[in-house]
Amino acid sequence: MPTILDEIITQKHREIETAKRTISEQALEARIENPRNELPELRDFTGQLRNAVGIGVIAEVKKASPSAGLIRADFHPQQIAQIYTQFGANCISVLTDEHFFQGNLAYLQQIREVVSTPLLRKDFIVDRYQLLEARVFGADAVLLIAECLPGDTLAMLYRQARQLGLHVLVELHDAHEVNRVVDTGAELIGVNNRDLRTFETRLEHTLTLAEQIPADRLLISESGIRTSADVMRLKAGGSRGILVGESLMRAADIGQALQQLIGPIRFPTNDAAGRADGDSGSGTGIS
Ligand SMILES: O=C(O)c1ccccc1NCC(=O)[C@H](O)[C@H](O)COP(=O)(O)O
Repeated sequence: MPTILDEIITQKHREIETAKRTISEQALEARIENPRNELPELRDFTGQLRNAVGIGVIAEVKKASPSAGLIRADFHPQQIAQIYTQFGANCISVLTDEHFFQGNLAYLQQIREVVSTPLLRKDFIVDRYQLLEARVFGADAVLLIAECLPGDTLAMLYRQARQLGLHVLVELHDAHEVNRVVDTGAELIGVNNRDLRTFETRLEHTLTLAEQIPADRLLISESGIRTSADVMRLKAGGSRGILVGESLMRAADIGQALQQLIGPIRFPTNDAAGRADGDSGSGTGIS
């Protein structure tokens, strides 16, 4: 029986074929290569995480998901991105999948207009065409998921993304994928705590795999992160960054939720309440 991941990948291939008929791969390449087209400059997604205080935070703009259904009805991507930036996110992950996550490629452009925080295109990338789209629509980085990219495809798409200047977060869940992911040379390695086939989420998963990730890479723990105790545990277990979506998107006050999540790690000796990058008080955004 096909898993949700199989369904997503089948749907992706369909969408890519349709998209290619609307704008060809050559047309996207021409936009990237033509110096007069003034594509937005690429921002240092990896550097933001490498140099983060305490732990790097990738905060996700996520309206819905296959595991949770609709997460946030009151969904304003630009406003959410501004709050994430104001309350200390180092990077922002933007779900661009429409069919399963109610995302949109256009959110990248819209968010770029209002924040300078580096952006990740969060999607199920299976074809170079999607990398070209990511670059044209203003992403600084892309996600590559080992379980979606068998054999040499992972390394090939990694190289193609880097040739376009995009930063790459290479993600795995299954322990047997560690070597293939490390061999890509990726500095950013994500361990997804969610089994994308069953939706079960266990933070212990990152802690178990952490020792297999070389020390010169940045381990990013993804999914199911809800409390500052979770973040402290992951940091103590070797994570240099976290990717968080649902727990922030479900919060009545997104800014306050982000502050509570990372405050104790960023400001361990002070009262975390009311402290965030460039901010000294309340007024925590959407509620
Ligand atoms: O979130 C899902 O239900 C899901 C289902 C199938 C494939 C991928 C899925 N999520 C992608 C992610 O891994 C998360 O969006 C990301 O790591 C943030 O996780 P969370 O904080 O639990 O929203």
